[in-house]
Amino acid sequence: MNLIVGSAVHSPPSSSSCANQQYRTINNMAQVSLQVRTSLDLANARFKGDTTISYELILEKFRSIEKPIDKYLTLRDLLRLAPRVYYDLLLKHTEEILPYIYTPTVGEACENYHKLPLKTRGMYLTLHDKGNVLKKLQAWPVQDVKVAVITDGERILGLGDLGRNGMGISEGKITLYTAAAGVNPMQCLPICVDIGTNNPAYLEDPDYRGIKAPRVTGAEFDEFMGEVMESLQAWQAHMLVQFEDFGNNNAFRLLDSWRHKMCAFNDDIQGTACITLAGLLSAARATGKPFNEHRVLFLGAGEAGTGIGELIATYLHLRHGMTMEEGRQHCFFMDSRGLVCKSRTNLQHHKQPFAHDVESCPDLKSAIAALKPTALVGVSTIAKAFDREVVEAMCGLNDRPIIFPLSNPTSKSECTYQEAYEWSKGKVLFASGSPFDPITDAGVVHYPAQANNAYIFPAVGYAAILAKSKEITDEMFVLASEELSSMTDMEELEQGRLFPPFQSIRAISKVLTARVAEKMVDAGLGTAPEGCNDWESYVASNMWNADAL
Ligand SMILES: NC(=O)C1=CN([C@@H]2O[C@H](COP(=O)(O)OP(=O)(O)OC[C@H]3O[C@@H](n4cnc5c(N)ncnc54)[C@H](OP(=O)(O)O)[C@@H]3O)[C@@H](O)[C@H]2O)C=CC1
Ligand SMILES: CC(=O)C(=O)O
Ligand SMILES: [Mg+2]
Repeated sequence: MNLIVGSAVHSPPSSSSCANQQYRTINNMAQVSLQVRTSLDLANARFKGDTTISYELILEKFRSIEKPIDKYLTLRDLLRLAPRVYYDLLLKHTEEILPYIYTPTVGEACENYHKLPLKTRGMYLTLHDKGNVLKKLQAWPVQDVKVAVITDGERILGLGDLGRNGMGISEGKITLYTAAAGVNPMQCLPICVDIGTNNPAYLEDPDYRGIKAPRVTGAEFDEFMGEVMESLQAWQAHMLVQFEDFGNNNAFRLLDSWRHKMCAFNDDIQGTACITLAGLLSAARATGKPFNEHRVLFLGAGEAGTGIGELIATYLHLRHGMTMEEGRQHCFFMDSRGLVCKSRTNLQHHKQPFAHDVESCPDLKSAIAALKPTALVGVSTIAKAFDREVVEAMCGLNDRPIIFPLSNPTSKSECTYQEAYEWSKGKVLFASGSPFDPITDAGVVHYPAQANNAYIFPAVGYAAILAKSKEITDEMFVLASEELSSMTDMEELEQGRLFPPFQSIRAISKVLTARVAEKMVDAGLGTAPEGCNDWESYVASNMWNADAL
């Protein structure tokens, strides 16, 4: 195959190229700072009405910065020093900028957060705040907060326990509420809860600024998180809380404790499920096989995996009349110990509903041979786990195999787009968690889909904010999946586009927000705001943009 990989416009970073980089020298820092300053001068002149300074020049400066992490830092400087330029860039060039504020670069930023010259506008809540969390919230300079993204840093992307450095992920996600859905940035609060870390390198690193003690667990964790959640509830009349990148020993329990008491959801469990169901619905259309005849094999049975499995079952229950148990029979899971099946003992709670009555399989290849899946979903954090043999085995079973390596960042992806495309001879229906470049094959461009919860949480979250919804039910996520999937036609599916391009995320979010908010009101969970006669126009006129600054 004679493939051309890459886009002519810009190259999203690959994590391998930024892995193990030495961090910026003083020289390098000065250079980046200079670049920012130049951008600022240009930007300020522009906003003071100097029409000789072009917007393109600012963008050109940004594009000339080589290392992804330096682009990340430059954007952070812009956000702090010239927010209007930052949001202008972000809103006009969302798809290009996204990899530098989000995955994969945010992963590198989090790993090294304590060594980077960063000032956060987020809030740290630490064990030392015990008993005083509400007071701390009430003393915060911004008092009208509509959404908080909160992490304890235990499972940042597929990178493990990054402790207090997890603030970077809350910041990245919160930015997307504004960029993707139009939530006023002043009403968005990133929070990092510091309850210790089990990361041995950080515990010994003199520069690490978090609590240098093992994480608190069990009742102590629940007590502190209970205080945090009750305080947030007491602080604002209505507030959306997004749980992000908690470890799976706490994430499911935390979600179950709070999802019906306030408007709280877990992005890794529910947001990921929503985007993946949307991708699977689109891919199923491309195969021509009805969705209820598909069988999904997951590598990884954690938050993302079993969250997706539950939403698939919910979809099959709501739309195909199956029981939840019958729906779950369409999903099979491999974890680090092999196939999740009935004969396994001591299974974690979230895996138990998927412990089907099948023979155990020690590895992925034997599971593919035994279960004959139509779709393979990677949520394992194991880079390269989908090798040539795995892809070829999927091709042996399916004309159009569905292969979604969803692990983030790029360095953890179960395979690349190029690998899946080549090994499947172009037959694959592909979506990854982090972005890959398009491929040109015989003059035809094929696009990898990015199945990332970033398509979903800003819109579903904004719907909950606008409708002041009491909670976000699974039905809302099913609806959002269907709506998003319906936005691509067969011609786009043939090009590999399982979703519309992220560049049009504001238009996508407008529709998703409107549909979900309307449904929340119909379901009696929320109320239509005053003056809202038509949800789409209401959402459109309530999307914040940089002109507001
Ligand atoms: N694209 C997207 O939008 C999203 C992507 N993700 C990505 O998905 C990945 C997983 O996240 P999450 O589910 O929350 O993490 P969890 O820690 O909850 O789950 C990870 C799972 O992978 C399994 N696993 C680990 N090693 C292996 C192995 N060698 N073979 C098979 N399975 C293995 C673990 O097994 P065991 O249970 O035995 O420990 C566990 O079941 C991350 O990289 C994350 O970035 C997550 C959310 C959204
Ligand atoms: C995308 C995301 O939420 C994750 O990888 O954890
Ligand atoms: Mg996450």
